[in-house]
Parts: sequence; C-alpha cells; structure tokens
Amino acid sequence: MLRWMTAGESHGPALVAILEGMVAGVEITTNELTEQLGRRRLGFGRSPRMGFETDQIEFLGGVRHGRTQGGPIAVRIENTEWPKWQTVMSADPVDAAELAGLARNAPLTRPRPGHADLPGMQKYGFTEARPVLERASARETAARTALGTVARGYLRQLLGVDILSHVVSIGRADAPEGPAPRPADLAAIDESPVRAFGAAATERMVDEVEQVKSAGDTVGGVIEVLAYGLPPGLGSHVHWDRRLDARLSAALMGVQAMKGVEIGDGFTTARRWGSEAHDEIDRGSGPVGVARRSNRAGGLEGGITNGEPLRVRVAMKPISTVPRALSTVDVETGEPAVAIHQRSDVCAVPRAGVVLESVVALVLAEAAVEKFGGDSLAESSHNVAGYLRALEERW
Ligand SMILES: Cc1cc2nc3c(=O)[nH]c(=O)nc-3n(C[C@H](O)[C@H](O)[C@H](O)COP(=O)(O)O)c2cc1C
Ligand SMILES: C=C(O[C@@H]1CC(C(=O)O)=C[C@@H](OP(=O)(O)O)[C@H]1O)C(=O)O
Repeated sequence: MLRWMTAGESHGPALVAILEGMVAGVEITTNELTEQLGRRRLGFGRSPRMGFETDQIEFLGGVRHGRTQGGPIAVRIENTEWPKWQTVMSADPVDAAELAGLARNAPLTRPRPGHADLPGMQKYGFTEARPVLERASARETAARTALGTVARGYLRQLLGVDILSHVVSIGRADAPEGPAPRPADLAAIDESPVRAFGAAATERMVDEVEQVKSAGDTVGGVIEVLAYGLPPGLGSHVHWDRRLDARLSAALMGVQAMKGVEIGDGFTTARRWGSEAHDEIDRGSGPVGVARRSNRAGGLEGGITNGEPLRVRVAMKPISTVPRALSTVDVETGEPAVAIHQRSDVCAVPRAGVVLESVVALVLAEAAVEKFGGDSLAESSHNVAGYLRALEERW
C-alpha cells in the first residue's frame, strides 16, 4: 500500500507531506525535488507570487545518502512570505488588538464565485473566507509535486517509465491534432511558455492568455498527461475501487480546479461505432509478443494497463479570482457586493500540468507497489523480471 498526505496553509510557515509505503533503495535527491518544484512555478499567466516563491525544500525523514530507507518519506517546503503572515496565521493565540490593527487580517467577507470561500464558510461555520482559502489554495500542490517526484523516480528505476504532460488547449486556443509527444519532447514542451507541443500551438495560446489578461479576466484549459513504458497488468478489473481508470480520475479530480477527466479518446469514443472505437490486437514484437494497431483506449482496458502508453486528459476551469470582479454578497452585511480580488494567476494551466504529472506518478506508483510488492527496489525489480519472463513464455 502506498499512501500520501499533505498539510499546511498557503501563508503558513510551511507545507509538509508524507509518502508512506515506498520501498527502500530508490535513488532520490533534494535537487530532483527542487527541479520539479521549479517547473511548477513557471508558465505564462502565472501569479506574481510564483516570481518570488523559492520553494525551499528539505527531507525530514525516509531518505539517507540519496536513497529511500523504506520508512515514511517526509518533506517540508517553506513559504517565502511567512515572516509577513506570522501574526495573522499564528498557531497560538495572539493579542486581539494587535491582530485587529493589521490590514492583512481584514475579514474576507465577499466570497469569490468558483472558489471554496462560500461553501467552506457555510460548512465550517466561519464568518470570513481566510481559514478556507488558506487550505483550498493550490499552494498545496507544491507538496504533492514533491511526493510525486519520489514516485516518478521509483517508476523510472523499477520499470523505465517516463511521465510527461503538455497543454492541449487554453480557452479557445487549441493545439493542432497530431501524434502525442514522446519523452524526448519534454524539454521542448518545458521551453514553451505555455507548455504546449509546437510553436504554432504556443503562439495561439500565448495570444489567448494576453487577450484574457487585458480584458481583466481568467482562463482555463485542457492538459494531457502521458506515461510511456508501463507494463500490462497495473490496476485490476475485479473491483470498482481497484480499477486504475477510476483511481486516476479520482486523484486527478482531487487537484484544485480540475473539472473533467478523459481516458484515451474518452468522449469522442462515445460517438464512434465499436469497429472504430477499439484497438485491434496483432502479433507483435517486444516483451509481451502482442501489439495494438491504435491506442484509442489510452492504455487502459478493464481498469488494467494494457502495455500501450497511458493517455489522460484533464479539464481545468478558469481561475476564480477574476480581476473584473464577479458579483457576490457581503456575508457580513447581506448586501450585494463585488468579490474579493487579490493577486492571482490569470491562467495556471501550464503549471498545473506539472502537478498532474506528479499525481499520475503517485497513482501509478501505488499500482506498481501492489503488483510487484517487495520491500526494496532490488526485490521489486526481481519480481518485475519474473512477471515479464512469464508473459514472454506465455505469449
Ligand atoms: C496550479 C494552480 C494554481 C491556481 N492558482 C489560483 C489563483 O492564483 N487564484 C485562484 O483564485 N485560484 C487558483 N487556483 C484554483 C483554485 O485553487 C481553485 O479554483 C479552488 O480551489 C476551487 O476549485 P474547486 O472547485 O476545484 O475546488 C489554482 C489552481 C491550480 C491547480
Ligand atoms: C501559491 C501558489 O499558488 C497560489 C494559488 C492560489 C489559489 O487560490 O489557489 C492563489 C495564489 O496565491 P496567493 O494568494 O498567495 O498569491 C497563487 O499564487 C502556488 O502554486 O504555490
């Protein structure tokens, strides 16, 4: 079993995260985590905070001399602005007069449509949105990105899996349909300011974000995550909560602002006849002796990986802090008002891709731990070799 949890507020001292169930012997360094956190901060349309947030990260447990030890892996990521927020976000009681005098502590009583502000206040009995937005904020995704980097290292070292993502659309700007990018294309995607594959797509999307920004608006989009090198057999058809498509969807929808998940050709498949919807099977080369003529299923059948690349698309809604403020009600006075506006992303689709890669890595790592077991990478690798040998002999 692999489990992951995060804690911490957007303007608290730090985020913390724990990954439990990872085997011993996986090579991982602080630098690799720093690199992925750096990718998550980039992207045209990002919030001003991403320009100065430094994501100082440290391992607090589970890793020694660059290798996992088998125990829970704990990380801590500092929030750069903590000194400014120490009183407002203090864990211990503070002097009420001092707190009341702080502009930063002004009650947030004009909830933003689309953010967690209003339902969070209603549910938890708060009179303002601060305690809700602090945890609803996507700052938390830095923590999942860090843990996902460990999962990624494990998948690469155990199975040779590569995970990448690219932006398929931002608002009305679509990337042209074409072959999915390969692992070698990731560097070029990361160089695109919107993390799109190709210059024409990049130009269209940058233009869309510029228009949105000058209109005082925000925009969402669609991101595709791909995983290459997966063996057949991760996940299972035998029970609903073991199906890998169900588990991926839940985890991806668990990322702030994600509103739709499509596996393979997803909604397009629903419009096709069966003869054009499925991936016909051929004799083939490679470790399992069979091949597919297409990959419309996105690498999953019956909730099990089938040996083809995994392909998942995720829809992100526009950022809910809209500069051209939306109508709301001031919960203190009951009067109509305009929603809170503060610094914010205009479009976080490019950087969300890095978060989604990490979430996919965590779910795939969980499925690999289940399938191959073992307490060390060496033992798990032995199990992988035995499984692949059995497949070869059979097929
Ligand atoms: C990477 C990323 C960055 C985000 N940045 C912002 C932001 O700057 N401002 C904002 O209002 N929402 C931002 N969001 C979205 C909110 O966190 C999200 O809308 C809120 O949690 C409510 O969404 P939900 O309905 O999916 O829970 C971001 C989301 C992600 C994934
Ligand atoms: C801090 C991050 O994203 C934040 C997500 C976010 C939101 O409402 O979700 C609002 C903004 O935070 P702040 O209000 O502090 O400027 C973003 O910068 C991050 O991704 O690390």
